Amino acid sequence: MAENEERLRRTMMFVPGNNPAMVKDAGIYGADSIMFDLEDAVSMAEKDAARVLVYEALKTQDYGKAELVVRINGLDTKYYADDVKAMVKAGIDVIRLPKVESAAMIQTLEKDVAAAEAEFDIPVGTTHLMAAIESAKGVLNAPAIAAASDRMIGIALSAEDYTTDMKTHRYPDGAELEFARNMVLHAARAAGIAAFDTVFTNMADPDGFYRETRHIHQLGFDGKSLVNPRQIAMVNSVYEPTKDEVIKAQKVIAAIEEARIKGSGVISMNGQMVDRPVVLRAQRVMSLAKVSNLLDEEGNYIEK
Ligand SMILES: CC(=O)SCCNC(=O)CCNC(=O)[C@H](O)C(C)(C)COP(=O)(O)OP(=O)(O)OC[C@H]1O[C@@H](n2cnc3c(N)ncnc32)[C@H](O)[C@@H]1OP(=O)(O)O
Ligand SMILES: O=C([O-])CC(=O)C(=O)O
Ligand SMILES: [Mg+2]
Repeated sequence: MAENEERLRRTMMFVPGNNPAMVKDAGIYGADSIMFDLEDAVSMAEKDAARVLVYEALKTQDYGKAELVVRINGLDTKYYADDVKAMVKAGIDVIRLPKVESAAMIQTLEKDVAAAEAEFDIPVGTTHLMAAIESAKGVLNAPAIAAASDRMIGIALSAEDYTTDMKTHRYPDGAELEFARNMVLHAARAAGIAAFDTVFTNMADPDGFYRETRHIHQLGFDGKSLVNPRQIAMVNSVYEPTKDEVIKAQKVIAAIEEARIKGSGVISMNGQMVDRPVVLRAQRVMSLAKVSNLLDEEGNYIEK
């Protein structure tokens, strides 16, 4: 990945940290981010064994280009401190803290992560953080949470716990999540970090999953937390740009390059003004086209 290229995170797949087969094979499905879970997918009796299993996997398995994330146990649990130490020591890319309700919780995590990095001779600042927003309080404090640390790479809505906190449940049209989705998204964008939509847990309803993914893509989310490898291809298909979008993006980038050579920031293309926001959108389309394998080595669109 080029230095200034944004990391795309369309799919962040939960992998139960107590399941040796799933932990071992997690890299074969092509998720952008693999998220080992030490929290709610793991029973109390298996917490320590799961931590050891994930630690060993991080030290020995090759997960290719995937970003490696771990959802640790919450700040108020007796597992939290051991989780932080073990995951930092293993060299995890990102720690996802569940049930975050305030910026102070992220600052506590940041302090503990920095102490662990110092203890294990890992350069301070290496480990990135993210927060799961799972309650009314978390949603209302999302802007402060998103901006709580330079280590933050994203915030995620966690709708199973959130709808429970709100005394509702999940409906097919998702109306109960609109406020939270918009808060999380705006908080993330204002802080310049990624926004992740929640899991969709009904494997028997692929149409519902597709509808929800199209909706959150339209809102502007970077991607979704997933529970099953079968969900990856569907999310990728929603995020894949169309041929027309790719061709237009290529024209925009070529036009602005020509304008730059002539010393101008704005140019007209087929009567439409092309300026910085249009160029930024075009660059994102090209990043998505590349990761969707739509371009050949010269950057031309590959006809399917
Ligand atoms: C509210 C929350 O906190 S959600 C987050 C916590 N929950 C989780 O982490 C759950 C993760 N997901 C799962 O455990 C499972 O996908 C379930 C229970 C939802 C469905 O299980 P199944 O119906 O058995 O899945 P499915 O038949 O699609 O599995 C196909 C293959 O993918 C593997 N697989 C399924 N889910 C995952 C996963 N999340 N990570 C890695 N591998 C997986 C299976 O092991 C199976 O592999 P195999 O073909 O080599 O045997
Ligand atoms: O982060 C998620 O989407 C899963 C989760 O914990 C929740 O929904 O409560
Ligand atoms: Mg939860």
